[in-house]
Amino acid sequence: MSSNIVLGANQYGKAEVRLVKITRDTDRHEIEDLNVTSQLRGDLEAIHTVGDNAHCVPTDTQKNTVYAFARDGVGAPEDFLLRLGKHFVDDFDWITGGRWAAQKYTWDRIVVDGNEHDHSFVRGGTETRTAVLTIDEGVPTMISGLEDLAVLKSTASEFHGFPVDKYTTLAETRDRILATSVTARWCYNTTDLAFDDVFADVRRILLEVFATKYSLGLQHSLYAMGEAVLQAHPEIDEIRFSMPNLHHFLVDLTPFDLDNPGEVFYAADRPYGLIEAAVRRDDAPDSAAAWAGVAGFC
Ligand SMILES: O=c1[nH]c(=O)c2[nH]c(=O)[nH]c2[nH]1
Repeated sequence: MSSNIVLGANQYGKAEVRLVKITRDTDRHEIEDLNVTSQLRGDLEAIHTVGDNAHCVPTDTQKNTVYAFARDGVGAPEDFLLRLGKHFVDDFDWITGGRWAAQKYTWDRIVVDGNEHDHSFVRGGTETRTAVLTIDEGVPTMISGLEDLAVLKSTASEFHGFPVDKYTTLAETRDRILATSVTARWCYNTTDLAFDDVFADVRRILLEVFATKYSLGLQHSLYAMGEAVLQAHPEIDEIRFSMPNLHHFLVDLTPFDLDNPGEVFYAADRPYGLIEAAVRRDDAPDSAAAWAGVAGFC
């Protein structure tokens, strides 16, 4: 028995191009801080099989294109990725698609004497905004999201009713801290959107529902957050979450003759529960190919 050996799925490009764009038309500067990845797909066979680089737009060129495009402004990361993707697919006949991804870091203005400073900024925590554009046979699919949005509520969270076997030691609780670091990604059914506005509203909904939904488990909170996003945004077909349950254990203060009515906790860093789920419209078209380019979800 003999088999042919062939090239399988492939893509290539420059990963993690760190881009900082300062807009300085006035004394009040703006900062945009991104990490951009560009990967091309198409007729790339000869590059691999015989070392013919006629179709090999260098990864260095892809990096340069990111910086050159930024000279005209970045804007919503999704719009920047759409510009990049369109450029590579339109300008090189053999490029039929690809994957373009961005993380955007948050900077806030430093406040001096009650006033926001014009050109000094402070990193706004760990949260990053994300976008992944996949173009497949000319069809763009955008998956936006956020990573590491750390949230905590100090009550209005219970966990009970779970099965008990001989290994169960967890006590039921009617009042606990619920803390997580939300990573969420959502898939749009169009790319004709005011991406900044939608992002801000999805983020608002995630925070509001986490805060106000009386939680019977992190899974319960997650689903409510996803459901609310889909109810408010018909342009979103599916939202996926990866949420660690960041456990806070009540410290036993009885050795010190002290009570502890839910006030002093040990914040464990590991292990942590890891809750992952997708919330989707049951009639949405299959977007598995676009999700395949987004790591880290079930
Ligand atoms: O919200 C929770 N979900 C779980 O699945 C779980 N499991 C656990 O031990 N604690 C919790 N909390």
